[in-house]
Amino acid sequence: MTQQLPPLLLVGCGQMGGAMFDGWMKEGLAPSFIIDRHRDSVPAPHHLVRSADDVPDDFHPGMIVLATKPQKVDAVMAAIAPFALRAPVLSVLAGRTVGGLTDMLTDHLPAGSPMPVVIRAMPNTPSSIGQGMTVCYAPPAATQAQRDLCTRLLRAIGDVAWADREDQMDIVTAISGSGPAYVYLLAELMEQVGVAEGLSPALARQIARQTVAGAGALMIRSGTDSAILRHNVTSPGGTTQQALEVLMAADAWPATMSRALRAAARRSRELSGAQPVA
Ligand SMILES: NC(=O)c1ccc[n+]([C@@H]2O[C@H](COP(=O)([O-])OP(=O)(O)OC[C@H]3O[C@@H](n4cnc5c(N)ncnc54)[C@H](OP(=O)(O)O)[C@@H]3O)[C@@H](O)[C@H]2O)c1
Ligand code: PRO
Repeated sequence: MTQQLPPLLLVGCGQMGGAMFDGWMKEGLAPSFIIDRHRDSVPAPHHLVRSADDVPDDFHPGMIVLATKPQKVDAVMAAIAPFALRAPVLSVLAGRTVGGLTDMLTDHLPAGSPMPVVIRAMPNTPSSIGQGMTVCYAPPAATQAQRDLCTRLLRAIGDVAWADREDQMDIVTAISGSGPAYVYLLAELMEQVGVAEGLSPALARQIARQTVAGAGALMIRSGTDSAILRHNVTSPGGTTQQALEVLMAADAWPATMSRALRAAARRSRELSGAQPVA
């Protein structure tokens, strides 16, 4: 039998916090406290509270998971700080740096307190079904046991990798954090064209969704390079080649993806708080 995951203090249980929580519950999570003001309930044995101030002082989490919007994290730091002396903080916030978050926590701790340990992670929403991709970054102050705990928690909801440098988290966020949105957009657009070209909405939806899902599953199950899988679909002089000539033109997808991912990475850097955040 696999060991239960340690109790968590999950701060923010919206799209991403909720996706991780769903994944962790399926794997077996020790009784945890979930802070969120929109959820109606959480399944037993977990506890839902509306504010960080409502977490009992004697709760000893194995990990504190920060999953508010980056712009809203300031409001919870005072109440979270005492718990950060008992357990490492795992932040999934886009942009917010280890140094920035550590300073915010330290500001709410008595002088002379030990330095809280903050580890960053960038997960994505397929975590809710155990198919997530999370990249982590830990500062030198984090112990191997703390890194191992992060890996264990995040492996329970998908694949895990570690970045060597914190600045790599910006492009990671652009690729795997935001990436599911690009894939869903592809499905949406294929569906729209299908309908525009005369398919019923139901058929257009079915073929767009199953094509995205099947292509992704084949890529993972076969382990084959995506370029080879693309080549396998492309008959010389056939239909795919015509479409790819449009998509692969230098000013089409190569330029568009580059611009899109760089824009997302730039926003991640802005969200660090180093520059004004809109
Ligand atoms: N969504 C993704 O795909 C994804 C992927 C990777 C990382 N992330 C990161 O995950 C974080 C959360 O994103 P999200 O999309 O999950 O946002 P979200 O859906 O807005 O979830 C955040 C939740 O936290 C609640 N919350 C915030 N401050 C609170 C407080 N002081 N007390 C109680 N509840 C509070 C929010 O309520 P209010 O709305 O009332 O504030 C909301 O329910 C972000 O930092 C983002 O960068 C998201
Ligand atoms: N969702 C968050 C955002 O859009 C971070 C990655 C995915 O900012």
